[in-house]
Amino acid sequence: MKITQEERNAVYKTIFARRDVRKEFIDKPIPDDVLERILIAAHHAPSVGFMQPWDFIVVQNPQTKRKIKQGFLTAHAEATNMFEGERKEKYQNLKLEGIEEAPLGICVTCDRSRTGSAVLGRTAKPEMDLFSAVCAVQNLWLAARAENIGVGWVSIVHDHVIRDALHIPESIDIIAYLCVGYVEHFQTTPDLERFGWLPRREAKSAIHFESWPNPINE
Ligand SMILES: Cc1cc2c(cc1C)N(C[C@H](O)[C@H](O)[C@H](O)COP(=O)(O)O)c1[nH]c(=O)[nH]c(=O)c1N2
Repeated sequence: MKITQEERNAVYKTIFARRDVRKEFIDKPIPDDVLERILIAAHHAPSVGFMQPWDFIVVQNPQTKRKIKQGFLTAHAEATNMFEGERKEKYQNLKLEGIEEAPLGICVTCDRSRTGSAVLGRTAKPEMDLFSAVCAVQNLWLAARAENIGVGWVSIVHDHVIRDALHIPESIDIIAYLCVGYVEHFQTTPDLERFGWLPRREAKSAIHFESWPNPINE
């Protein structure tokens, strides 16, 4: 099967138009069939040894979201003290989650023992199963964008909060908590760039040939 020029354009358009969404969520339900398409796209991510270590927990209950929001507030307050001066003030003013505004939360987990202890491809690099679950997050993020649905990743929450709220056993790793919903509009520039936290690096400064960039050879 060949990808046509039009389809290729749509893929690149989706990649470049994807944003981390925190405050633009609107109160419009996601139809079941749309949610299913996004989750099935996530489930078709690559995975080490084809172990498919992920699960997706869909969260709608406002009380559950409230617990996770409380966890965010705690972790956010701790984080504030890790920055200093102007940076600290800037950090405090950033909106870094949409846990209660988003109609859905989706928690992505990783069962590291899903297919036994020896996993093809994980033998020399044990973290490969965690990375596989992150690939599922990215598929979800892009599929959602193609459906004009926003996703925001919230990692400023301690695992134990999410574990308690969603009854996740200790044997399962928590990869991501995602806020998911339709949006007013998608920003064209990442919020962290718009609000002066960090700029986007030039793509060419991240791309190298043959070796790690050695300043002597540059
Ligand atoms: C692993 C991981 C974890 C987080 C994020 C991303 C990833 C990959 N991002 C989103 C992040 O800030 C965002 O992707 C970048 O700022 C780039 O913006 P766009 O995603 O291109 O809009 C994120 N954003 C936020 O507001 N709160 C958060 O806790 C996190 N955590």
